[in-house]
Amino acid sequence: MSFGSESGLERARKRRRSNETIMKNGEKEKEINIQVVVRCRGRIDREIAANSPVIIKTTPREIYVRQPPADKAYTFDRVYGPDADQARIFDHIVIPILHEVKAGYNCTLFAYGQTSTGKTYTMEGDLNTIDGLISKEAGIIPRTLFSLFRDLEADAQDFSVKVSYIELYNEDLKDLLSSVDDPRKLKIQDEGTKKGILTGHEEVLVKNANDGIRVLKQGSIKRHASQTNYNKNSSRSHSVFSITVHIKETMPDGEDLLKVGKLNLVDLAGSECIGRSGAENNRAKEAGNINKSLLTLGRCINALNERCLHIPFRESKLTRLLQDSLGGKTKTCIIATISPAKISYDETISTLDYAHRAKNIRNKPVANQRVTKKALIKEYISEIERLKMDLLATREKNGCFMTNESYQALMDENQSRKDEIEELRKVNESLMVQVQELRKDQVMLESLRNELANQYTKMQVYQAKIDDQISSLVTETEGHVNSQNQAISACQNIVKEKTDKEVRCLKEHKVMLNKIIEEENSKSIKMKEELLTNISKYLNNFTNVQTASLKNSFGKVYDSIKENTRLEANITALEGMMTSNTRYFNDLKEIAFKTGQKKLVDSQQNFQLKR
Ligand SMILES: Nc1ncnc2c1ncn2[C@@H]1O[C@H](COP(=O)(O)OP(=O)(O)OP(=O)(O)O)[C@@H](O)[C@H]1O
Repeated sequence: MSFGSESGLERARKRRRSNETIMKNGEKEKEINIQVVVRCRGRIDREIAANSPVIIKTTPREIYVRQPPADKAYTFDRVYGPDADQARIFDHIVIPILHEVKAGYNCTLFAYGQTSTGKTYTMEGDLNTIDGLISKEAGIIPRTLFSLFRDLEADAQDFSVKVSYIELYNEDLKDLLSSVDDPRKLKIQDEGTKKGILTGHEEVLVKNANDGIRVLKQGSIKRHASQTNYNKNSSRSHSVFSITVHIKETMPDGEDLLKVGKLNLVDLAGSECIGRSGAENNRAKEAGNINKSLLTLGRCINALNERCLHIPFRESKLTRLLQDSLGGKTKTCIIATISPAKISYDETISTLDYAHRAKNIRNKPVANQRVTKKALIKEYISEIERLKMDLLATREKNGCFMTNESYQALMDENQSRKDEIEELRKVNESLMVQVQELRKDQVMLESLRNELANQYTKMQVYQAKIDDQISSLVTETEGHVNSQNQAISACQNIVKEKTDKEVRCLKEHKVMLNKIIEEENSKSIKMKEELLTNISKYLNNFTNVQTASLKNSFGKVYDSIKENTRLEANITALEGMMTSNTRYFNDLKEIAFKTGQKKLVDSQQNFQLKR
């Protein structure tokens, strides 16, 4: 979180100075639209298990809901997808609002959406701190408390912070049971047991962020306990955590100035009970689960949107409490939370339509008046003066007289009481109708009770019959079991006898088999010996015959070798003869050659001489 070099207080002072200028110039207070942002979380386990696909696509300012054949598109001041973590939401949305609160404005931040879309996650998130530090999952409230104290301790001379936590649930019942209009007048009660009563803490002074978180935790725990005890539908209650900041500034003339800013952080009930137009739908009606305050909030938004003269703020405790945040002097931001899954399509469209309508509401934020000590004293003095005048008038006229101013105030109060009586009368009427319906229900219940008693008696008779049948069945079954046991033991004896006999036979067989094996062994040894003798005889004969035949063959070979030797000698002699013949032949050839040469020379000489 970064505040830059300029301190928050300086910025606030500047803003105040510019505001004052506007007022001095006599310009009209500036109207601004309610800021509406949308936060779409990722799919949760239940949606993944249901195989429900993602149908939401976001850009920084647009949101598209897939709906074939064409997507539905919405534009908001800002859109956050599943990747936007708690720190980003706080930095973008809340820090600018905190500057306004410190500058003395009243601001309100609503979380609106279907159950389980992340309203409480966004507003509260993880409330645990580790070593005095908030967790990554901490939501807007703990982050606001820490940021506020850090800034005030750094910037402000003197300050005080008060917080309150109130809860509204089951608006219809609450209106009947509670006659208290101002939540600050309420006693702190055990919310877990008091059905439908507006509950909560009066304003408490807190010294640090952890004190503030403690107040929220107490309320939050009770809220969950009461929801579990009273109504399983966790989305039925609204919670409002308010932080009021008093900052004292000393002016250059030494005058002390008190600046007051307030921030309401509202976690609304689940919006699934509300129809698209803010009118109650059939499902909600059937379930008897109409959350009047949310319906009224929807109607107020519609009426403000259409610039109606009458806005039904007074029709529910929530809208009465937040009247100033809608079309009043407060700066307001709505965070609409949605699921990305297809199964939530209807509720998502309903939430986006609702949020889109809220975008058109215009507020005229005005900073709370800074009060000086002098002004406070002056105010008290004039009040005392007025009271003195009333007293004097009363004494002098010896009756009940008062100033015009007091008379007017009394008349206003009287009118307001009359309005309230009228409201109570209407409530009373609807109560009477409900009482009559309850009586009818009671008569029906009585006849049902009698019917049940008859059925119970019949059941008892039937039960006795069944008991008899069961006991005779048990006896019969026992008889069967005994006879079966006897049969089993007889079978066991027979089996034992047969087994013994079989064992005996097997033993005898074993002895016999051993004897046969011995006999067969000795026979085979004898046969083996005879076979060996025969084989050796045969081998001897074979050896003798082979030896004789070999001798014969060797003789023949020897003879042929001898013959060969003789032939070789003859061949050698022949070779000698051939050699001498060859030599003789060569000599003859040479003589012939020489004789031929001489004849050729002579003939050549003869030829030349003739020429
Ligand atoms: N932006 C987010 N990121 C991660 N988890 C989220 C986010 N938003 C919601 N969740 C988870 O979704 C679940 C439902 O959220 P949560 O209880 O805040 O819904 P809700 O709108 O306050 O419901 P209800 O109306 O019943 O009180 C919780 O488990 C919460 O942790």
